[in-house]
Amino acid sequence: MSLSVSLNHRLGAFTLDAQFDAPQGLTVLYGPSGSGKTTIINAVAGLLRPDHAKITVDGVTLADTGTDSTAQPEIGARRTARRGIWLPPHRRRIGYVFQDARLFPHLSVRGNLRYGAWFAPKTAIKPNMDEITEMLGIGHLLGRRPAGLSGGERQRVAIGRALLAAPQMILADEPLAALDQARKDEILPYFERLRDALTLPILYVSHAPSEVARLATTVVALDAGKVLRAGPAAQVLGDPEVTPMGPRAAGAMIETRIIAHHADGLTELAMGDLRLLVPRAGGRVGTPLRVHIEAQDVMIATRRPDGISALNVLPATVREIRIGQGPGALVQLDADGHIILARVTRRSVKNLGLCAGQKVFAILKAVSVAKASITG
Ligand SMILES: Nc1ncnc2c1ncn2[C@@H]1O[C@H](COP(=O)(O)OP(=O)(O)OP(=O)(O)O)[C@@H](O)[C@H]1O
Repeated sequence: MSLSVSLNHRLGAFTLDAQFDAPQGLTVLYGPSGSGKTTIINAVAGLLRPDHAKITVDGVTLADTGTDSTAQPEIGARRTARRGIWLPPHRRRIGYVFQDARLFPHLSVRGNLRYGAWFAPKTAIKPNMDEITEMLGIGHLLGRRPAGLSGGERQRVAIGRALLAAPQMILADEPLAALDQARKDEILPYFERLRDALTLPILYVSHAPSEVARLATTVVALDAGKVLRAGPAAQVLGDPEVTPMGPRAAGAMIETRIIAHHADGLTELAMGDLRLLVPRAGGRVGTPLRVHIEAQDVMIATRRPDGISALNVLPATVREIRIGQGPGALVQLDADGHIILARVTRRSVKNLGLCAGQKVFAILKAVSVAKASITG
């Protein structure tokens, strides 16, 4: 299943003009505050009627304000001469995951899940309650009331309730924003499972780079109501134009595979022909592993360094350099087809004479490549 979105809308001084596709997997809407992420989610959900909209899921039209004749509307869509096709929110079959879980306090977890299942259309293939409770690890909580759950458990039940309504897409608007880091770490693996197990598109709003790098299959980078870049996560996140320049903000995402666990506590990963050493990662040899390398953790050398503690020295080619307003610069490197970003000073760019096409070495400390997640 895939979601196709084309929107045009004015809100006071703000203009949204965004077109993108969200294929199967998890598509992150990524951008600074006020860039239009929530406006897009609301338009897709049908809570906001844009001036112009064309939204389709798997070829079925949910909204098409530009036509009243050709497109095939979903059952229940209203056709009007003025608005074209506009399916009301309750007919869009959306599983909505909010920042707060919004469970019914007087119902048990089982009752909340059944409430979700009640919304599944009669014609839809009914999701299996046992499979969903198993996937979300909430089987042992079924008899409890929401007041007796942790924040992370509540959010997992809310996800289960959304899935049991047999949605054709999931919308998640900063679902982890209200949780502390420990609860975020608890929930993230469940979103990874959803991403890998479901065939429906998940549209997920976030402005946390590490969350984006960990979860996204596709990234739609937004700025001031426009799509700056959209495409596979590694490509978009490795683009210096997209990545914010600030410290601890930038970072590339790399798909690797575990090839060995060493006795000294390190795990060896393959990224193409290159090797990467990281602190012990869970998962058997052969398991795919996605790693997030923050730009400020990467150094650049023009010659292979000698006598250095950093364990990862990767031959790379400079693809692009973005000079910031301040003292910083972002350098995009290609290491055997993998994109890595390095945040260095403008002075270093000058001192090393860095330019596009130059052969260099990217240096990474093993301990800095710690934010890894198993993806398969
Ligand atoms: N009712 C409104 N009237 C006028 N402007 C509005 C209205 N609602 C939203 N806006 C403006 O539209 C822009 C986009 O808002 P939106 O909430 O979609 O951004 P966002 O990317 O989700 O931001 P955040 O990350 O802070 O939630 C903002 O500049 C906002 O001020």
